Amino acid sequence: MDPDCRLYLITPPVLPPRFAWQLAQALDAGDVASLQLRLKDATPDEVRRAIEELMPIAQARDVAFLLNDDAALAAEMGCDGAHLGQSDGDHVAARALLKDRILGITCHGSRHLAMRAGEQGADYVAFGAFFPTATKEVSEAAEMEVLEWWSEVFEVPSVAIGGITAANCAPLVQAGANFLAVVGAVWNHPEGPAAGVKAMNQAIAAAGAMAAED
Ligand SMILES: Cc1ncc(COP(=O)(O)OP(=O)(O)O)c(N)n1
Ligand SMILES: Cc1ncsc1CCOP(=O)(O)O
Ligand SMILES: [Mg+2]
Repeated sequence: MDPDCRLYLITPPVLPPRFAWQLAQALDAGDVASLQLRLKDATPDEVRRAIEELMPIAQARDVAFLLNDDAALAAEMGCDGAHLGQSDGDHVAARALLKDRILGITCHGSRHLAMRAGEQGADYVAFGAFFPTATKEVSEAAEMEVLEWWSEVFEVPSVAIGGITAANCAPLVQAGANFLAVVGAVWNHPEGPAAGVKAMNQAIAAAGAMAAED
């Protein structure tokens, strides 16, 4: 169990009007370690404009700003790092390009992919999907055991992703996830994104406290 497990926020797939304002509200509501810009259907120009608008909001609050899928653009635009999947280019080249910036790599539920990512210099390995999600069509699932095994054997932090909510996150925290990555739990929270961040923060803290008592 990581007593300091933290929230890793990912943007909605399509940014709604006034998203910058919503983002500031969400980040001001509690503890968020990092923000990933994930716009799968946007043009390169739209992604650049989103980076210019949103990155200062995150960085002003000490929230690391990561770009999904594109290490070269992340480095060019001065992002804090990039998140790459298994089909998002050469991870070794991305490591070199990003230098001291953060590189995160999707490892699905695979111990093999995670060990390879670690050898390639990933700053974190991402496991998932742990639960059904409406945000993305996923074909790969992960089991809690991979988090336990990873945290017992390796120092590189792990991120858990996929359908995570305040109601179901406790086993992930207790299994050793260092970060919980969420989209819907924050942006689709019935009382708004700020309430979503607070609910996730409370659930993570409660799970950590329960584990500490055991
Ligand atoms: C923190 C985090 N983990 C996993 C993913 C998924 O990345 P990928 O497999 O490349 O899929 P897309 O996000 O590109 O659809 C992620 N983005 N972030
Ligand atoms: C990008 C991604 N990769 C695996 S699941 C997922 C979506 C996570 O979104 P949510 O937190 O809404 O399930
Ligand atoms: Mg990707």
